[in-house]
Amino acid sequence: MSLFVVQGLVKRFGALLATNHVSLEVRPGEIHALIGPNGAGKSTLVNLISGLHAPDAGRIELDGTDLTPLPMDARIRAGLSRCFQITSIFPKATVLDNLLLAVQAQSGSSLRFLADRRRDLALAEAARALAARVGLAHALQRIAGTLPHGAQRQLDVALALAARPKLLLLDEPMAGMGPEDSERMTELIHTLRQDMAILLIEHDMKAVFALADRITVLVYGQVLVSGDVETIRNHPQVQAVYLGTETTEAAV
Ligand SMILES: Nc1ncnc2c1ncn2[C@@H]1O[C@H](COP(=O)(O)OP(=O)(O)OP(=O)(O)O)[C@@H](O)[C@H]1O
Repeated sequence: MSLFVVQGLVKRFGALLATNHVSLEVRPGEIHALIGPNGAGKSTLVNLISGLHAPDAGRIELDGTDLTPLPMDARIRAGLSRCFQITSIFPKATVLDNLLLAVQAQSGSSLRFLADRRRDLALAEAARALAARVGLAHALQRIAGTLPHGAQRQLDVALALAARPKLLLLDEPMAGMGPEDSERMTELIHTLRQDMAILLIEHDMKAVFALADRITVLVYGQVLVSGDVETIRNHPQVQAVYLGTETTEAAV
């Protein structure tokens, strides 16, 4: 049975069909990667799933709940968390305060009294546990904006985890990383699968092939193929799109 189902999703920007009847399913505990060349429609699909854009047609369902009509915050409450490529971080606050704000927001209490929250041992414990989970236990008092890029991405993941998602949407978590940070992020994502399903949008094919149980390939807004790693690796049209053995037009 699938945890997350996207069915016949359509998004038009004027005459451009950016999402062309896309369907995909993510199973419980699965890491499902979404790949495709530049302009294939990955970001548009992620924006539709997270609620940033409204689809022109189609349905999005998580664990039996129809997310399609819900705004972003309700989708988060329903169990869908998205990493926002660092933009969700408060750069002038410490790592601990960033995490406290995130766990506070998810606990449903007021965000106003930071000093009071600090005294709340339960929240602090949750924040520290999140830091440990993503490998930032040593950096709690660091100002978030001064962390190296890779560590900021780790913090971004921790903020998304505060909502205890059933499905985590990871939008290019390796973007801008060197090999060492990429490896660390790959290991982190690998550990997350115990507790949630993951939809991973990523250009780093080494990471995709290391992590994914199944892969969906988007080209020109459409699903070209969906399958396990070996199926995708050996698919001639995928090879053509990625390795340039023929033009993308010819490959589709
Ligand atoms: N808000 C928008 N208005 C008009 N066209 C858009 C908009 N957003 C995306 N597009 C177009 O939709 C198509 C898909 O873009 P999208 O950014 O989803 O692709 P992508 O696969 O995420 O690309 P990349 O890997 O380069 O980020 C592109 O042709 C793009 O120009």
